[in-house]
Amino acid sequence: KRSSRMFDFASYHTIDEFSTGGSNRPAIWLDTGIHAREWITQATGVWTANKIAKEYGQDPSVTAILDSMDIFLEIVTNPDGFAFTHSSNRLWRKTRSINAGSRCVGVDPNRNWDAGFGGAGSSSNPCSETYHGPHAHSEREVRAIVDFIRAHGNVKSVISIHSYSQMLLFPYGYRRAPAPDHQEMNELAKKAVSDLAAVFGTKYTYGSIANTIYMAGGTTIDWAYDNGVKYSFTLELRDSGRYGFLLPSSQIVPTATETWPALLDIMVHVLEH
Ligand SMILES: O=C(NO)N[C@H](Cc1ccccc1)C(=O)O
Ligand SMILES: [Zn+2]
Repeated sequence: KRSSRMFDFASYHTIDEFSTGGSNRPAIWLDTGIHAREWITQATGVWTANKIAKEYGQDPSVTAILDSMDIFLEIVTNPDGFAFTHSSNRLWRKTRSINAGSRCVGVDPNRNWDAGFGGAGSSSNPCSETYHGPHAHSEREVRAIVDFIRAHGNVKSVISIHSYSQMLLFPYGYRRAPAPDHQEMNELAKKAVSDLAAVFGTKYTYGSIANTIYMAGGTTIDWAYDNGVKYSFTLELRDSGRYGFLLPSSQIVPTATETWPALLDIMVHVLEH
């Protein structure tokens, strides 16, 4: 089995040589950085991409996962917003789209999805940090993922990574009633946060969005869940408020390292179910 260690970077290769094979395999979607200011998430995404590449052919779970499924990882999911946090406003959250009739810029990409769109926990005010946008999937950053997941047709899990609060969340945000798969997701979340805490003792809470944090209409994982993606989760990474979005870079590797076992628990569960 090939791993990144054995790959001949000095030769030209075909697509088949790069992929572990197959087409339209069951897939896991991971996104980081959909909220621009949550820099720990893009950094964790880069670390996780490297980890997956390194562990293929070494770690039995990673090897089993990639031998039968594909992992799609979008790291800079809100590029215009991310660039803006570097150039102008470190705390920018939204997209950078122009809102007709308003001086205020941007739509909240975690309120723009067609699931409870425009409902409680989202705002119709373009100047709000949780502005849902003029219509569902108005944002190209969101539309691109919607189109990909619909066209792929075999995505089994969506994990949308945010910061901060140290939580593992699952649907629903647009309604308080438990999701049909609440029990299974709750137990998986419990195991995942326990394995995360085992690394450095970082404590996460877990549960449905509405019951754990607040009501929120139009979120990524509610749309995924309502469109057939059973294993849909949001991770809220470090910290719990001391540094918030301005988490020191010294915590990047520790955060990514402790998050890995939780991600692996979810991916293994998807593989086994
Ligand atoms: O902004 C963040 N975290 O960065 N998350 C909060 C809470 C949340 C997370 C997941 C789904 C819905 C709501 C938000 O208002 O979007
Ligand atoms: Zn966020």
